[in-house]
This record gives sequence, structure tokens and C-alpha cells, in this order.
Amino acid sequence: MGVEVAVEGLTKSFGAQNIWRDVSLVLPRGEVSALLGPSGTGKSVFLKTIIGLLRPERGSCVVGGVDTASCSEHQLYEVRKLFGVLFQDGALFGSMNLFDNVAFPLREHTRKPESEVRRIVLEKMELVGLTGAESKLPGEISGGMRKRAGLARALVLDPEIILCDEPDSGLDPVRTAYLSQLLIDLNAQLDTTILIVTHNINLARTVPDNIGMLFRRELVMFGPRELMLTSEEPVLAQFLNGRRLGPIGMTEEKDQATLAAEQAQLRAVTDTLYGIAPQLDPSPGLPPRLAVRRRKDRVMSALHQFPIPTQRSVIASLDAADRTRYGIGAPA
Ligand SMILES: Nc1ncnc2c1ncn2[C@@H]1O[C@H](COP(=O)(O)OP(=O)(O)OP(=O)(O)O)[C@@H](O)[C@H]1O
Repeated sequence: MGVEVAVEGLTKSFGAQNIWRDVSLVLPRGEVSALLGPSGTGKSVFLKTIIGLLRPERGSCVVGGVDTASCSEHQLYEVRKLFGVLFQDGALFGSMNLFDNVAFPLREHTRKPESEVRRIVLEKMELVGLTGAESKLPGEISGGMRKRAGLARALVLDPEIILCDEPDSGLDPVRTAYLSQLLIDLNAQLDTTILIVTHNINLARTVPDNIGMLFRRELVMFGPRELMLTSEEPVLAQFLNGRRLGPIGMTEEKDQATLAAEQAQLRAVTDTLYGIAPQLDPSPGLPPRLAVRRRKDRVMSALHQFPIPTQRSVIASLDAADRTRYGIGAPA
């Protein structure tokens, strides 16, 4: 079914070090969102704050009617059952085989009989394409398989929200493409709200419905993919095009003179314009994603607020039935 996550004015520091401030965004129920940002901008800290592993100084994060920023430990324990988390390294126990790793949350948090545990574990392992690998140890399998095992484990409690911390890290482009497809397929099958933290431009361009970007301790932007992928906001455009020129530097900060020189250079060169890559569809045979219609309705109702290039790309993505539904004439 998927549950909405509503973040408002969230601010997090460790001692004197502010990580980000005043972050507000809504992860709409059942939609896939991605959070981008250079290394060290606090994306993992954001995921941990959403699930209440870290508490912010200010702001709220409301999930299923509970504010994970300020609720009691008991409420947190309950609300965490809504989440499945895929940690950066898969976080598998090295001494347990994949079956026991995936079964772990079920044995820890439920009193299900072993026969039921077995049924659920095998079902989730099939969902991520790991049937037959149940007895393997994490050290005996590839990084991609470890990610998928981590994902199966994140799914066993039937979460309403899945948080994936860099699911593509350490994977080659082909495995990343498979994993991207898997996330879309899971969303189609489960209608779960998904937040993916990633550095991968391809994944960011083809998987999420919504994209956000953290930079210099702030959420630069968060919005529908059409808005973000057509944005001329310098940080976003640099990141999504993988350019060296732009506000993001090796140390994250560039001085004003360097920035001005680069902007002049940027204007002088023909830019690499990728346009909007189409979003991945679920694999053949799977149901359509329920979030697609809900999202389209939302984006269309706000269309007039978007810049012209965004409006054009949204309209270009509509099929004939959509055009009738939203009262838009046939393309010229
Ligand atoms: N528990 C903690 N105590 C103190 N500082 C922390 C803690 N956790 C994270 N940090 C600091 O917060 C900052 C952001 O870390 P985080 O891991 O969230 O970045 P990130 O954007 O996920 O980076 P990457 O893309 O490299 O994974 C870092 O400077 C890190 O050292």
C-alpha cells in the first residue's frame, strides 16, 4: 500500500558540526524517490534520522501519524516495523548463510512458526532472484548478490517504506541496471514507498518519480523527475550531467573567482544535454505501478507552476488516454 513520509524543517548537527538544516520534503506514498548529493553531505544521516536511529535538533518527520523525530522509544519500535532498510554494504552477518540472514528479522521480531518463516524467506529470495542460493555464505557470493540478499532481508516484514542506501555502490553498470529494474519491479508488485540514496546518474535518471539533492547543508531542491531533470539549478545540472564544471568541487567548496571562470567556460562549450531519459517500466507480466496514476494527477494539477521546459517534458510523456483525461489536445 505504501505510507507517506512527511519531513518538515529537519535540522541535524553532531556537536558544533551542522550536517543539514531546515530540510522539508514529502515522499508520496507508493512513489520512488531518490536523494542525491556529493559524498559527506549527510544522505546516510538523513535516512537514519527518518527511522529515528538519529534524533534531529529541530523539525518533524511524520510517518503513519507518528513523528519519528520526537516520539517515544516505544512508538519508534512500532513505527520501525513499517520500514525495510537496505544498508550500504548489505550489512549481512558473515557467519550466517543467506537463508538465515534473510530470516533474521522474522525470527527477531515475530513469533511465526519455522514453516511460515521458510515460506516467506523463499518467497522474498525468489522476488530478488536468489532462488537456489539459500545455503551460500555472504563471503561466497558477488557484491550484486549480497545487495539482493540485503534487499530480500529488507522485504521480509512486508515494509510499507523501503530505504536503500547506495544500492549501486560497488556494482558494475550491468548489475546496477538489473538492480534498477528490480527496484521498479518491487514497487509495481508491492506499491511500497521507496527512497534511494545514490550517486549513480543513470539510476537517478531512470528509476525515481521524484528527485532531491543535498548540498552545502541544505536540500537544494526536491520534486518530480521532470522538474529536476530539466532544472538549470547549477548544482543539480552539474551532478546529473556528471560535469567537473560547477559549484561542486573535490572539497565541495569552490571560491567565487573559480566559479565565475567556470561558468564562463560552461557557456562557451556546447553542453552535454542528455534530455529526459524515459523512466523504467515494470518487467513484462508484472502489474502497472499504482503510483503512476496518482503521481500524474498530482504533477498535472501543479503543471502551471513549473518552468516551460518542465511543462513541455511532462506533456510529451502523456499518451493519448492521458491527453483526454487532462483535456490536452493532440500533439501538433
Ligand atoms: N554518528 C555520527 N557522529 C558524528 N558524526 C557523524 C555521525 N554519522 C555521520 N557523521 C558525519 O556526518 C557527515 C555526513 O555523513 P553521511 O555518511 O551521512 O554522508 P553521505 O552523504 O551519506 O556520504 P557518502 O555519499 O560518502 O556515503 C560526515 O561528516 C560524517 O562524518
